[in-house]
Amino acid sequence: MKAIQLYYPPEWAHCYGCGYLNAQGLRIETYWHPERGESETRFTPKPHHTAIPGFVYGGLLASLVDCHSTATAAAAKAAAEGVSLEEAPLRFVTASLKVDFLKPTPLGPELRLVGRPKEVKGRKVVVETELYAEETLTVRGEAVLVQIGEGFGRSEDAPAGG
Ligand SMILES: CCCCCCCCCCCCCC(=O)SCCNC(=O)CCNC(=O)[C@H](O)C(C)(C)COP(=O)(O)OP(=O)(O)OC[C@H]1O[C@@H](n2cnc3c(N)ncnc32)[C@H](O)[C@@H]1OP(=O)(O)O
Repeated sequence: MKAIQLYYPPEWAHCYGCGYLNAQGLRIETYWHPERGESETRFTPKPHHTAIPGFVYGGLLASLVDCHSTATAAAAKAAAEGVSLEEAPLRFVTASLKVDFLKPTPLGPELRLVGRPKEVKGRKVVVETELYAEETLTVRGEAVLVQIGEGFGRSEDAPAGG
């Protein structure tokens, strides 16, 4: 299976969290499981991602939820429209990001994020995420992602092709 981010065209692959062309970035990879209607990202923080010794920095956890949600939105929208990411790469940016830190996240184990699209409507997708350290749920996130066009940040921001 190919990670959702690997479908991003090179000009959209510089994101600090998920761009495969950002050598100093996190380069997370998210996989879509159509049979479950869920996405999954796995990431092992490094020692310098410390908040308090032994625990992961919350800003990193928010970044993981952010980029995991962006990719989940692209896959969920493609699934809803019955298109493949290969034929129709869909660009989503984060409009809103809410992160609840339920418990301290231990530094060391691989983290697992599970994403579920809660709403797919027009250009908007709402994604709920749960982040687990081993079997413990430590973070819950909800993000609103909005589909953009190729001219994001310039004058044109409507999605290409409607
Ligand atoms: C697969 C290939 C992919 C290729 C590349 C992938 C790129 C990967 C990059 C990785 C990136 C990684 C992640 C990053 O770091 S992304 C970087 C951080 N994010 C940004 O810089 C985004 C800045 N914001 C904007 O540009 C605009 O505000 C956007 C484009 C987001 C919306 O402005 P626009 O004028 O276009 O929107 P609209 O008014 O028509 O609203 C549309 C819908 O959205 C709803 N809404 C809007 N805002 C909010 C809000 N705050 N809360 C809740 N809902 C909100 C709104 O109610 C409406 O819904 P509905 O009323 O119809 O139900």
